[in-house]
Amino acid sequence: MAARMDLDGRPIKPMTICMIGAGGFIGSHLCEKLMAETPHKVLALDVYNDKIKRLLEPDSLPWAGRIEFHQINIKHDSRLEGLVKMADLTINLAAICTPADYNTRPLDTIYSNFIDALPVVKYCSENSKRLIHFSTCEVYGKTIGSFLPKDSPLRKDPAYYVLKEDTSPCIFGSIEKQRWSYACAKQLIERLIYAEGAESGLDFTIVRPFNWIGPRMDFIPGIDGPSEGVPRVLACFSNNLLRREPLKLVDGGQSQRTFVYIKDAIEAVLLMIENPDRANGHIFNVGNPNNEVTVRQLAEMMTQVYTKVSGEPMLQSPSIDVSSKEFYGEGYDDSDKRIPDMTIINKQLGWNPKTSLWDLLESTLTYQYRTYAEAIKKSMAKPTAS
Ligand SMILES: NC(=O)c1ccc[n+]([C@@H]2O[C@H](COP(=O)([O-])OP(=O)(O)OC[C@H]3O[C@@H](n4cnc5c(N)ncnc54)[C@H](O)[C@@H]3O)[C@@H](O)[C@H]2O)c1
Ligand SMILES: O=c1ccn([C@@H]2O[C@H](COP(=O)(O)OP(=O)(O)O[C@H]3OC[C@](O)(CO)[C@H]3O)[C@@H](O)[C@H]2O)c(=O)[nH]1
Repeated sequence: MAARMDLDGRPIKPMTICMIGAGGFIGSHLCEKLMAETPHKVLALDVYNDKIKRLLEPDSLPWAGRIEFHQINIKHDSRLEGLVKMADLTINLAAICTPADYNTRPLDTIYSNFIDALPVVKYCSENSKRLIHFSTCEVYGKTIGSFLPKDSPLRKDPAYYVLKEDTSPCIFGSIEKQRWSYACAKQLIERLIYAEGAESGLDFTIVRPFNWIGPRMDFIPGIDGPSEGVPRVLACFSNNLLRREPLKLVDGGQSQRTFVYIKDAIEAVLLMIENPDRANGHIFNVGNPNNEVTVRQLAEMMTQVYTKVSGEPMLQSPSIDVSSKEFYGEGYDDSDKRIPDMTIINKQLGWNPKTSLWDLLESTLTYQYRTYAEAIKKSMAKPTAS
């Protein structure tokens, strides 16, 4: 493998990375990238490893010996500190991060996103180890614009909705709107990490992902996850399409999101890993401001793309409206609009996303169809117990 250079033309030394939550959606893509394109070693920590099994099994693969899986629940495992100490860099991805859990399991959500992350920050700080911590775009909450009258011309002014790391406020709903338990826990851990940087000299980078999507995201209920489970929107809509049932639009599908392809976003993370001088001390939005749609438009687009990749005809009524109370239960609330400002990541790392929403949906739904269509057909053909 040719020597890798950083953005300032210096050779990059191979490093050991302690990746917590390596078995999840983002972790699996990051492990894959690090194995295929870099000489770095990964200590992969997670409770599960199904999504990275392919990287772990065959001893003959070029990266054999560079990835080591440790089955660890960071809530209670004394091996954590030793693994952080063994590494040059810790990346913490571990979290409960599916909205269906925020209002129904608020305690687990707060513990997972704040309490369980505390020892990781402490071990990095005490041992002078670099930390890349995964936060979320949800820390911005709602836009300032959403509080303006519906017909206000100011709603069209980017100053009222584009989300900037260093100036935008964090606007959450009231306490009984438990949806915000996740965002609030993420915000507090961001503040703690920032304070460790300011008071104890911790070298940190905080990542705020804006709806990264692609293959291996979450699970398909009843196939590789619980039948009653509610994953994030990509997997919900994929599940509906695969089962030939209407896509459920929560509260009319009016909320807006910007979606970025996981492979583009992973490029940004690799730049952070390999350019510590440019990434340390920064909070980065990582998203694609050009891929904005309402959830209703996303449903329409996914339906069209799925029809193309599966060859199956479209349903007569491809979507239905459901209330958020019916779908998520009491205490749900929503972010109205999420457009990332890209100034900081552009300036520090020169990163820009490349993939259009149509293209990323085409490759993702091709993967979903190839991976799940047969299993779904079989499960639907099975007689149900009466
Ligand atoms: N995917 C996105 O678009 C997105 C958006 C915003 C924020 N994030 C953040 O990025 C991170 C990763 O997200 P993801 O989409 O890969 O989610 P994911 O659920 O696929 O991955 C999280 C992984 O962490 C593991 N984990 C959770 N608790 C653990 C514990 N106590 N001990 C060990 N492992 C544990 C899970 O088993 C899972 O494999 C999360 O912190 C999430 O809040 C992701
Ligand atoms: O079947 C469905 C499922 C969801 N919706 C609506 O889609 C919007 C997006 O939902 P989702 O991707 O599940 O989650 P959010 O974008 O709201 O939150 C995530 O953003 C980042 C992260 O931190 C981690 O991924 C997480 O909190 C939303 O409006 C749903 O109501 C639907 O209509 N139908």
